[in-house]
Amino acid sequence: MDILKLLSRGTKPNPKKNAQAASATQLPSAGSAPNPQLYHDDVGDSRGKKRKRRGQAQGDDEVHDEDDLSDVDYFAPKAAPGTESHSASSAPAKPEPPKRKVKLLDEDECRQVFRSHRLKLTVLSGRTEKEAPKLSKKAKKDKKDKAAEGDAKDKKDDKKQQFFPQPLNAFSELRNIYGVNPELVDNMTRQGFRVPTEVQIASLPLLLHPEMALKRTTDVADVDITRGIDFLAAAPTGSGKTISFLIPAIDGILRRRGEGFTDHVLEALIVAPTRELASQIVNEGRKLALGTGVRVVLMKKTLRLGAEEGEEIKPDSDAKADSDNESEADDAVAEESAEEDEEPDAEPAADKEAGPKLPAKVDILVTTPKILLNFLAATKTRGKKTLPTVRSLILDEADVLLDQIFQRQIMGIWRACTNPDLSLTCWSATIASSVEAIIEQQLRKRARRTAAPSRPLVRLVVGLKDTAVPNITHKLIYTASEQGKLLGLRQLLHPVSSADSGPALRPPFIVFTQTIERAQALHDELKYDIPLEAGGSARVAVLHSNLADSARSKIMTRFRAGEVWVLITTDVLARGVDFAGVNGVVNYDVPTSAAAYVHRVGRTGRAGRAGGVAVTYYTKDDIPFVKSVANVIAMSEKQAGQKDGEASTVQKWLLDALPKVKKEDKRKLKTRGVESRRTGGKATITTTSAWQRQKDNNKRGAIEGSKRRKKAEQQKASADGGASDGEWGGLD
Ligand SMILES: Nc1ncnc2c1ncn2[C@@H]1O[C@H](COP(=O)(O)OP(=O)(O)OP(=O)(O)O)[C@@H](O)[C@H]1O
Repeated sequence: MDILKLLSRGTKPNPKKNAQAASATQLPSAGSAPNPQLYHDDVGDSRGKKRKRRGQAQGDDEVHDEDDLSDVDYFAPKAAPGTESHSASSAPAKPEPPKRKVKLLDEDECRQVFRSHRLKLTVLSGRTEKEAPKLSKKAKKDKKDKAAEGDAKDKKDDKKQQFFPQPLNAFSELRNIYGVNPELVDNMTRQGFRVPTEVQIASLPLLLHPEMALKRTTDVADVDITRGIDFLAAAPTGSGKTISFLIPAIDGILRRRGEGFTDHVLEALIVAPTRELASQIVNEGRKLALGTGVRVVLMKKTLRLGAEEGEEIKPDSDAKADSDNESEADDAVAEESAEEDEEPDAEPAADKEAGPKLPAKVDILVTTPKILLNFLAATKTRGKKTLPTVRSLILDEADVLLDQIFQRQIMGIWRACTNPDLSLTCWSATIASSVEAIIEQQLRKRARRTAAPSRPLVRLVVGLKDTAVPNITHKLIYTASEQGKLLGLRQLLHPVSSADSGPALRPPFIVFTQTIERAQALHDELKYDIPLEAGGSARVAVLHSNLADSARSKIMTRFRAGEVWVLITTDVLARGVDFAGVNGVVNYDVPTSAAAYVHRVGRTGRAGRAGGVAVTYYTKDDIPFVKSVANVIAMSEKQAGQKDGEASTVQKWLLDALPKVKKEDKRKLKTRGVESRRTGGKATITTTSAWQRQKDNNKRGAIEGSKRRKKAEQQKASADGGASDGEWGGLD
């Protein structure tokens, strides 16, 4: 069977065309897509080589089984539901030996699969220096000329050369080639996952079994993978990154159990920026680990981990330890106040008199940064705790975790993971080169500190290099005033005719605002827009970080259950959160960066679902910043297969005319948003027209002025009177 045919089963050759066709009939809320893959280009035989027929491959040390590859349902449940062993027993499940040997693809076939799915893997660091090949006189001269031209880019590209390991062609290969625990594979297929997504195709073989994945690859002969790899992946929103890091984490634990380690030991640490995302990862992890005995736990204030206590602090060194840890502890306190929930995963709380609590049974811990740092923080008598058993540190939404707000906390956590075999994997839809540089630098520092041999750092980019959300429809709408946005949003909800304002928004959808105040104000404005008979104000909800934890999770549950139709929120829900059936996203306020746009609109069109719509409003205050959003939209449409001349959301003349934003302004925007929307008239959301508000303001001003004048007259009069009778008139 042709490998390209196999991988394209159910895929659409022209995603844009299909997305449009599908959007007419299908919405994300209609259910899962038959194929979650985003790209499948016909690469043909790009290198002019004929692909070898299967079975003709060189030195087959595996027997190829043609049916096996086409049998993607191979792991569908065989026993009737209820008869399977689903108990969460803690008995170690030994990975079964591979049942059938499967042939590995040769390098050329691997290359074709990678290219057709727009997958790019490069070694960022960890190549040993190649011996310089002997050059002829002419070659030497050419090289000199090139260097003189200052062609530094070429040199860099040579160093960061692409490579093409085994792709994951079907989930059945997880067991057959990489020896993944069968229970784990069954748990995955039980969720209806049939075809691996791009990020899964490229990352799972490498992370599960690098030697096997690279067996036929010659491009990385100078890379030592015997100690595994560090990895960073930039893959589109909703493309299944979560299971790409959960499967290797769970499988690694089960492998070591198979080697005789039977206790629950904290081996994997997953850090996510928000509580909503952390608890979603826990849910996903528990579904995958069902029946394997691996415990996936959410970090809570009351949870006691099997951490190593820091060194004892002698009284004279107290002052230093305090000052070292002061700032981190301060940071941690704020989060603690909101983390008052009961702890279902901890061991039963030990009676204080009965002695200290036993550490909870945890194999995989999922946490937000602050709460874990707080646990690790030094006390008056002991230094910081460490987590020496953690062998895998996973940063989900790594770019935001390694950006200003969280960076110091993440470094603290990273340092606490003292195991010399620690592997790092970083995941996001957007990883800037500055973030890559931070990761490289920290890995180098760590290697120096621990004197452990460093591991290669591998980068995966899905979609080649440009950040895009290709499988949804983007709309960029200009309104002359702030009120125009509200009117526009209402029109999207209740279009007069299907043609009057672009796409109608079928609930459920999410509306993003710049600040908490604006989210609340918009909620006040919109909550009566749904008729009482259809559920009324209960259909519209607002979620932001000023709400209590319990309120936040209640709203999440109601939105997931379909009870809430319009969820108004801030960027707190922009990243990672997976609402499979969200039909659309409205950027009521322009996102503060291209990355913020990608993450926000990526809440719709997940796992290849077609028909998602993203509407972004902008006013003249946003114009300086709209270019980066417009660029993402243009790139998304290009990646979706739009041809030159086809109508585009972003007019080229507009894109060309929009000003370039200065770096300084970009930075400000990223941290503060559009300044005028933070305070003053534009911070409020109202339907009152600008003319009416100006009139009201004038009236208010006149009243204030007259009050001031009256007060001044009174003060003058009492001062005159006081002077005449010589008595103190008291405080005014
Ligand atoms: N192979 C697959 N087939 C079908 N659905 C899948 C597959 N893998 C993952 N999914 C589903 O796709 C959805 C999105 O996955 P996930 O949340 O991991 O995306 P993500 O890449 O982490 O997105 P984000 O960048 O927004 O965090 C989830 O509902 C998940 O269950």
